[in-house]
Amino acid sequence: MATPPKRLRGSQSGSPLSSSGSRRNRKISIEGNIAAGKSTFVRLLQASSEDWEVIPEPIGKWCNVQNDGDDIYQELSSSQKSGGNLLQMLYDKPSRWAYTFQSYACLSRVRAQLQSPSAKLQRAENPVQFYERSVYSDRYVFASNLFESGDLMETEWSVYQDWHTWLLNQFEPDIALDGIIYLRAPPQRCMQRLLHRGREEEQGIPLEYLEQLHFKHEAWLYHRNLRLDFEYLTELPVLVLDVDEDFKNDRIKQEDIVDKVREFLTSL
Ligand SMILES: Nc1ncnc2c1ncn2[C@@H]1O[C@H](COP(=O)(O)OP(=O)(O)OP(=O)(O)O)[C@@H](O)[C@H]1O
Ligand SMILES: Nc1nc(=O)c2ncn([C@H]3C[C@H](O)[C@@H](CO)O3)c2[nH]1
Repeated sequence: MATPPKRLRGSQSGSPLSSSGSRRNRKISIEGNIAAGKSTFVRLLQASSEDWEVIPEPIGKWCNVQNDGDDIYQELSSSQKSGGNLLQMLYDKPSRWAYTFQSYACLSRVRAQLQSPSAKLQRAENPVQFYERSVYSDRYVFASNLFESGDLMETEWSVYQDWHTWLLNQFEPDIALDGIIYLRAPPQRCMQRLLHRGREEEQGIPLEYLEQLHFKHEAWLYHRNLRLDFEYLTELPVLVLDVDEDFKNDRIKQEDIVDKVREFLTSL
C-alpha cells in the first residue's frame, strides 16, 4: 500500500513549503469522461494565472507512435519507424490492442507526471501543475472498464495491475497528486460534444461506452466507493465541477469556475 509523501505546510493561503523551505509545486489531475471538456477547461486555467501550468494528455503520441530515441532505428525511413495510430487501432479492435494501449498510455502518463516544472513555474509564488488525466484514471477508469467488457483478458489485467502498482510505488512521492478536479457531465452531453469535435478515431464510439466510463468516474470520484490500491487516494481532496452547461462563451461562468479552483487550491 502506498502512503502519501510527508509534506510541510506553508501559510493558509499559499503553497506548502518543501523541506528546503521553497514553495512546493502542487500537482492536480483533471479527470472526466471523453469530450467532457477537459482540454477546454485547462485552456481556461492556463489563461487565468501565471503560476499555473498545464500538462496535456499525450494523445499526439498515441495517434502517431514513433520509435524515437532508439539508435537502432536511426537508419529506417519515417514510414518504417512509424508504429501507427494506436488510438485508432484500439477503437477498431479493442480486444487486440487494449493491453498495448493501456501500457503505452500509462508509460506516457508516468513520464508526464514526472516532468519538472518549467523555468517560469519554478519562479512562481504558488506553482501548480495541472495534468489532463492521470496514471489513476488509466487504471481505475479505462483499463478496469476494458477488463469488465472482456477486452482485457484476466491474465493481461493481472499483469497490468501488478506492474502498475509496483511502478507507481517506485516513483512515489514524485508522482503523487495533491488533488483531483472531476469535470462531471452526463454521457449524452459528452456524446454530443464528441460528435461536434469530430476527432476521426472516435466516430465509432457508442453511447454505451461513454456510459460505462461515466459509471467508473462516478464510483471513483463522486460516490468514492471504488476499492483503490493506493491508500492516499482514498483521502485525496476532489473538487467536483458540473460542466453540463456551456461556459465556453460565458465570461461570468468562466470566472465562477476559476474562483472555485482557487478556493480548492487554497484548501489543500
Ligand atoms: N462547457 C462546454 N460547453 C460547450 N461545449 C464545450 C464545453 N466544453 C467543451 N466543449 C466542446 O466539446 C468538445 C470536447 O471538448 P474537449 O476537447 O475540451 O474535451 P476533452 O474532455 O478534453 O476530451 P478528451 O477526453 O477526448 O480529451 C469540443 O468541441 C469543445 O469545444
Ligand atoms: N482505453 C483508453 N485508456 C486510457 O487510459 C485512455 N486515455 C485516453 N483515452 C482515449 C479517450 C479519448 O478517445 C482519447 C483522448 O482522451 O484517448 C484512453 N483510452
